[in-house]
Order: sequence, then structure tokens, then C-alpha cells
Amino acid sequence: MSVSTVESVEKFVNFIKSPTLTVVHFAADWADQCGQVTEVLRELLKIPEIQASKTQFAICDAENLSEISLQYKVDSVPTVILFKNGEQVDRVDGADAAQITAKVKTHSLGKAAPVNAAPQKLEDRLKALINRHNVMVFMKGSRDAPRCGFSRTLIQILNGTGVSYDTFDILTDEEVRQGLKEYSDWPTYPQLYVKGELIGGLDIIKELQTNGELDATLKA
Ligand SMILES: N[C@@H](CCC(=O)N[C@@H](CS)C(=O)NCC(=O)O)C(=O)O
Repeated sequence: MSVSTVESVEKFVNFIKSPTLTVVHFAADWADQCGQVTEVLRELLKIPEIQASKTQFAICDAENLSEISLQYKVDSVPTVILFKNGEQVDRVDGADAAQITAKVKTHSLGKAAPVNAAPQKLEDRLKALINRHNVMVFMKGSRDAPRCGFSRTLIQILNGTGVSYDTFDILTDEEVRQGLKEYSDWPTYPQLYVKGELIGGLDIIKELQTNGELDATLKA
């Protein structure tokens, strides 16, 4: 048994249909933490009881198969989703080896598997989102089509630095829009994070640029 790769929507649909546990790791090449999660899955595959349970493991490129990522709200990698009979039974957002191990064991060995998996905590989702990229921007609209002047100006400044970054459109998700304000104690957008730490909004970024500290902050 090995960790297989799901390359198409058809293959994914077929794969998750199984009545035995199917574990899908949504990953991206550029995300270091995905390698760690694949290792965790490989270790789990070596456990005889898990092998006997006919649990399947697969890796799905979250960006290539964006249709599936969207359907299952995979907005950060790594995300591990557990399926049975085509239905999601549980998930772990982020590279949390302990949680992945515990959940795969619970569901594959059938021990006290919850009838309804507890909904994912908003805080866990926000943490995973904030850490989706070293430089993460929560904004209105996308980098190609900002939908607010503050967000547009921030994108222009970031593009000028040549630094690689990722964005999340808070207008697509009211839960994230309101939740992140509270979580980070910052009432407006855009919000810029470096390595999971809030740097600030547009005013702060402009200030850092004026002081010549922006590049160092982004490359921290
Ligand atoms: N001075 C702020 C300007 C940003 C701002 O005022 N954003 C507003 C309007 S786009 C906002 O996000 N309001 C809360 C919301 O729309 O949820 C900064 O430095 O970033």
C-alpha cells in the first residue's frame, strides 16, 4: 500500500466512494509543511491494524483540483479530509500531526467514531489561513481585482517589493471577515501577516515603507 495521487475529479469521486476510510491530503508543492504531513500518512500506513482496515490514502494537489478544494472549503494547505461512503467524516486543517494521527486511527479502527464530526473550529481555520503563506494578505477582492482602494494600494506596494505573497478575499467569507477582526483585534481590511504575525493594515505598511523597513519586515 502506498500514498497515491489523485489527478482528476473523476478519480477523486471514485476514490472517496469507498465504505472504508479514505484519507485525502490536500497539498501544494511549495508548502514545506505538506511534506511533513505526507510523512505522517506514510507512517500511519505502516501500522498493521490500519492496513487491515483497508484505509486508503491519497494526495490531491489543492491548486490543480481547485474545483474539489472549493467544494470542501480547503483554503489552506496542508488540509487532511477523511471520507467514508463519499461523505466527509472529519478533517484537520494545518500540519497537526497529533490530530491527524488520532483522527485517522479513530475512524479507520472504528473506535468511537462520532456520528457527526464536530464542526471545524473557526479559530483553527483562521490559524491555518494566516499561515497559508509566509506573507499573507486578507483583503477585499483579489490581487488582480481589488475591490477597495485600501486593498488596491496595499497590493501595489507589495508588487513593488517583488516579494511572493498570497491573498484571501474576505468578501467571499463573512465568517472569516468578522472572525479575523476579533481574533487579531484589528477592525479593518486589508490585514497583512508575516509568518502568522499580524503586521497591520495599509497605514502601517505605508509607514514601514517610508521608514525603509518594509523589505526587512516582509522577509523576516
Ligand atoms: N486605515 C485603514 C484603512 C482600511 C479601512 O478603513 N478598511 C475598512 C473599509 S475597506 C474596513 O475594512 N472595514 C471593515 C469591513 O469592511 O469589514 C488601514 O490602514 O488599513
